[in-house]
Amino acid sequence: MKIDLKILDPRMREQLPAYATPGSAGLDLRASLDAPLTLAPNAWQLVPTGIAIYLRDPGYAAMILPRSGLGHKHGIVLGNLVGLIDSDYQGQLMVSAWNRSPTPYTLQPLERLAQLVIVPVVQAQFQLVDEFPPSVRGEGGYGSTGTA
Ligand SMILES: O=c1ccn([C@H]2C[C@H](O)[C@@H](COP(=O)(O)OP(=O)(O)OP(=O)(O)O)O2)c(=O)[nH]1
Ligand SMILES: [Mg+2]
Repeated sequence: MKIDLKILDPRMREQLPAYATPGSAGLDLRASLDAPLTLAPNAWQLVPTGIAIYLRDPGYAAMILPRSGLGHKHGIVLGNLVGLIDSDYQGQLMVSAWNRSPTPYTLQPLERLAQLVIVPVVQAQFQLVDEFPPSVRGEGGYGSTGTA
């Protein structure tokens, strides 16, 4: 699948998001920073990525997710937990970098700080009803199927 991509930070021309392995689901996004950025414990900052994408087709969206190494080892996750990129968004991809750890972390310029996953989307219409046909689950949830 081809997606329109605009380069906003010329350094990204050599560092386009790419799948690291043939089976990768995520494209790493880099920090478009001019200088290192230190995130104090529990601080968060909107970090530009230097690129914009235009998915165009409402049958797709993109999600920004944390990288497991940064998230698990250094506590760098996302201030919005998950970023959802609409198919009609044309602005710069931004990453809300949140240091949820008790230790400061310094993001380096061009460091890969999050990943982008392109996903299919279904846009639903609602059909108003008074009753649902019965299902096995019904209204059960919140552990209703037990723990064993
Ligand atoms: O981590 C993110 C999340 C969102 N966006 C961009 C793309 C997305 O299409 C747009 C709007 O995001 P969202 O709908 O989640 O934010 P909102 O607070 O509902 O803003 P809006 O009223 O503009 O929809 O912001 C990012 O660049 N990074
Ligand atoms: Mg919105």
